[in-house]
Amino acid sequence: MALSFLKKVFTFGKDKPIEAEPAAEPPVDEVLDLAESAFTPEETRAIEAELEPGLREDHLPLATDPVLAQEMDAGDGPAADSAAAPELAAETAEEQEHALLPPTEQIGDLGLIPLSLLEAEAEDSAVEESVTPPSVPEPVLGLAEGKSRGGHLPHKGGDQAEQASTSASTEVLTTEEHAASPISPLVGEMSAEPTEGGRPAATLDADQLSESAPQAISPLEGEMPGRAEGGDSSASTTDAAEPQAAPILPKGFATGRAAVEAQPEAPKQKLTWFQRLRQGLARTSSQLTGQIAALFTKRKLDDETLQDLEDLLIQADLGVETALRVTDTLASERYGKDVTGEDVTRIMAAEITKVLAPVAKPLQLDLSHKPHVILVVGVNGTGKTTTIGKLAAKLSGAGLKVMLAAGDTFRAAAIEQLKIWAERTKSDIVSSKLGADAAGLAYEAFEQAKLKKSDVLIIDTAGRLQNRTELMAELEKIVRVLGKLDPDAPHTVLQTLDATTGQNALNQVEIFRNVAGVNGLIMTKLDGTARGGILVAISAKHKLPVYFIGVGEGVDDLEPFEAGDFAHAIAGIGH
Ligand SMILES: Nc1nc2c(ncn2[C@@H]2O[C@H](COP(=O)(O)OP(=O)(O)OP(=O)(O)O)[C@@H](O)[C@H]2O)c(=O)[nH]1
Repeated sequence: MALSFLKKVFTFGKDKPIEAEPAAEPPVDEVLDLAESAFTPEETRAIEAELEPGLREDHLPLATDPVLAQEMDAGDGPAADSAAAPELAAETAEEQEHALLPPTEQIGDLGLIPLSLLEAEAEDSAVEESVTPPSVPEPVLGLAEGKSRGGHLPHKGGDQAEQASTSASTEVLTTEEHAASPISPLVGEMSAEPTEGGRPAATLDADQLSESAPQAISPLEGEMPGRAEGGDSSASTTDAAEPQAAPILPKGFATGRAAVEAQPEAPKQKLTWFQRLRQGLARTSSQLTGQIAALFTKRKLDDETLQDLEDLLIQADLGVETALRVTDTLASERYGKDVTGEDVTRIMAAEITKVLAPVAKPLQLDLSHKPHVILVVGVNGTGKTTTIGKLAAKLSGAGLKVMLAAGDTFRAAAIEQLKIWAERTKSDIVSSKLGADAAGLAYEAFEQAKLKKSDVLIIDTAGRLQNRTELMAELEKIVRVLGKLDPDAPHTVLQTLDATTGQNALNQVEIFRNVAGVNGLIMTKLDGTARGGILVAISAKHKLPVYFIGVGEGVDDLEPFEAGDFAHAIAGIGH
């Protein structure tokens, strides 16, 4: 099925084949190498969690700034350090050298914090400004020389942050630049963990570690040994030289390494997407088939059973229209005769297939547009960003040049999430700072995609409830603004629907269709405890194409929508 999609992608626009990129790229930005991301969706969620506003303070760079750290230690500022803090002056050469490293080397995970967040913090910047002396070398963190990166500069202290926020607010990251991007959490490892006193702990290399290991790793002794070498340490060295008595542990403990018995690894069986779909729809199907079986036990088909069946089908969200189709067909075939539950589920699957077949269409790309613009809309959490990542993976995997636009300017995590997807899928990305005008960003992204001759531009939008009039008006504005650059744009307005939502999804489609001109659907989370019946009701009512279904959080968990598969899964019938 993925094949048919790819075939579509490739056959599409045959009269205007995809041209090779001209040698000279438009001067969008500097070009850097792309590194493959190793993020799993779980890691993505972890990053999201990390970026929750409530946790923001954890990332403030105060304790990681070496200069600040020294100030904090000494209490009186850097000038007083050597005199007032002899202990600090007596630190090892490695530590001192480390403390002099530019902050880049030390602020690690700050790379995850967009400037916008830091700007929000800048209101409390009295502290930050007072602790960031001008002599400290600039952090680099993947920024090209002298170039401002709008919303994604890491912390730089008051002035520089200010400057960054007033300069270009939109960031364009080409595929080549992802590797050096400050957002990459891979770069985010702290090279020196701050200690309690705010001073970075020394970083040990492998040799140092092996030297220090016997001393440092002795939790059973309960305390760190003193400095055994150098200086006048006769008292402590005498103690250290004496043989240590073996600790007497309470019952139930033992010393030494626990033997780990090698376990034969059980072969991991990955479910096929259809199995996941079946699993996701299991609640719907087992409830439905159980009730149908109970209804048709040793009963001839009469008006009463037909009415009961109709009620069951409506309760399963299939909608009145489909329920009537099933009961009418059943009545015409078996009225007055014995009917089994299997007869009914078979007819039900056939009728549902008939409703869904006309909407099971491939996502048509008109590549003559350069770019074909896909606007992705939907209620919060329905899977827009994840679906965009999955689509980008398919398209760029097929050789198309994809650009993503982080139009969800409401959530910092959404911007970062999309950047990770861009990196993973080797797509370009246009983003702006938190709270930026989404329509402006969409316009800018469209211009950039034209400049770079992208084949497809996929624009993410903030999730919004369909009853939030002002947010729906913003969506209308995005559509309007895109139309200024191309009257046919956006060429596809894709709505994501969460399969765990019931009847409300019908209303969501109704309103998003009216406001944003939705012309295609993707149902996500069909691997969860889905209530997929609603897609049948939506298809019967709106007849909008359903392009794909989401059957997991992974990059490959997006399958072309197949009417028969879906209908069989709802009816609980295997392949
Ligand atoms: N199980 C499963 N989870 C999914 C699927 N699609 C998305 N998700 C998860 O649903 C959650 C929300 O997905 P997002 O892509 O962030 O949704 P969104 O619509 O962009 O969210 P907002 O930006 O808040 O509107 C994430 O945890 C995703 O991993 C799917 O097909 N199956």
